[in-house]
Amino acid sequence: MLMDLKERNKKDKSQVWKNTKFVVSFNHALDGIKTIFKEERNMRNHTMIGIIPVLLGWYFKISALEWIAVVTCIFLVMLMEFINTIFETVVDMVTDYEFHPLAKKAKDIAAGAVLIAAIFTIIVAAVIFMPKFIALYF
Ligand SMILES: Nc1ncnc2c1ncn2[C@@H]1O[C@H](COP(=O)(O)OP(=O)(O)OP(=O)(O)O)[C@@H](O)[C@H]1O
Repeated sequence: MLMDLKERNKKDKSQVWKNTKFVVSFNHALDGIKTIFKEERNMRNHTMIGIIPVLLGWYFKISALEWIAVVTCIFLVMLMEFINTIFETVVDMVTDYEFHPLAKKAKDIAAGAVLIAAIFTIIVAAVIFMPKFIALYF
């Protein structure tokens, strides 16, 4: 399968040539962002869930430092989802959707990275917002 890809890439140089123009690289990067939002349900879910702390931050008028923490966490989860999707795509390409224990290992670890980022985000959100909720209701 890899040989097929190599042969195809040799024929279609326009797709594999190193980008020399910034605008071309930028458009490819935009394509990547569009693709992940279109094809990955988890990415759309993370983005929707990311709106909650932004609304809470706006409601509670959190400080600049707290905003930095909140936004960093949201982007961290999104970046981990990008990395997870990269691994899933490359693993599927290499295995051609056949079962392989190393494919399972790579995909499970990549998914674990997203989970760790999400847990970290929940902890940071709790540290920032729990005292504000407590002050509001008690
Ligand atoms: N080629 C494979 N060989 C062995 N196990 C695999 C293979 N592909 C997937 N798996 C197992 O199935 C699980 C789900 O794989 P999949 O590619 O659907 O990822 P996912 O985490 O469900 O994707 P998404 O992030 O889109 O929800 C993986 O975590 C892994 O345990």
